[in-house]
Amino acid sequence: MSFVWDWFYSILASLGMLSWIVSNEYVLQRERCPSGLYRKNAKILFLGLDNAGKTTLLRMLKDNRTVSAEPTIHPNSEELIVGQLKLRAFDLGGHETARRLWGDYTTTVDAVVFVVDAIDRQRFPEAKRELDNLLSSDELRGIPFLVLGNKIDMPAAASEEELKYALGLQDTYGKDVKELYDDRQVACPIEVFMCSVVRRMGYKDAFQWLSQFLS
Ligand SMILES: Nc1nc2c(ncn2[C@@H]2O[C@H](COP(=O)(O)OP(=O)(O)OP(=O)(O)O)[C@@H](O)[C@H]2O)c(=O)[nH]1
Ligand SMILES: [Mg+2]
Repeated sequence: MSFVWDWFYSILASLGMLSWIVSNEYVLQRERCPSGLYRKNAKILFLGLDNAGKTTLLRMLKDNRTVSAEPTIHPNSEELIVGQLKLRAFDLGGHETARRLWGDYTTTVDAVVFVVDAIDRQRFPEAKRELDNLLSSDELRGIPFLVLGNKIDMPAAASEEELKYALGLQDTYGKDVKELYDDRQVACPIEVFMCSVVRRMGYKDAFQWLSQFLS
């Protein structure tokens, strides 16, 4: 019988239909996969101060390229496939006036990605204030927070320890937030990853960490 299949496939291939069938079957398998592949259409918010790199991250995840982004005034939303996740990401402006819109987007959220410019030490206290506000919001209670310390391609960037300390994500004994969550001293899963979006470094591991809470 196999020669019949070989003959049938060679006809399909010559008509250019084989790749179409294979790719569509692959898509269907991905949608159906019981292991969680593409199962969740999670809603995630990209938040953080202006100039942190949120829109750059969104464009990189969507198109795998950097674009020169203007400061975001109106929220952008994109469907993203990141690793095994299908996400609906909302990139909100971080400028003080744009931050007023954040509250309109915090219902039924599955995760927050909070981006911090790791070079801009002067603004760490402001970033901490905004992060603390979000962490204490009732609507966001219990949902995972991924904190990205961005721009580590720059020599002046803060280290992970410095950033964690500045954001209050380490207790006075140096226990980090993951351990604090395990001890249930903080209310949600939260982890800090250092990255450089423009150099495509660090954020893949970060989304891998996040995926355990979303699939
Ligand atoms: N060196 C460096 N610069 C970066 C990186 N990611 C983003 N930038 C730059 O940081 C600046 C701000 O990036 P945006 O993505 O517009 O920042 P944003 O958080 O969306 O800012 P708002 O829309 O104003 O809230 C841009 O000039 C980016 O090119 C990075 O990994 N390294
Ligand atoms: Mg932006």
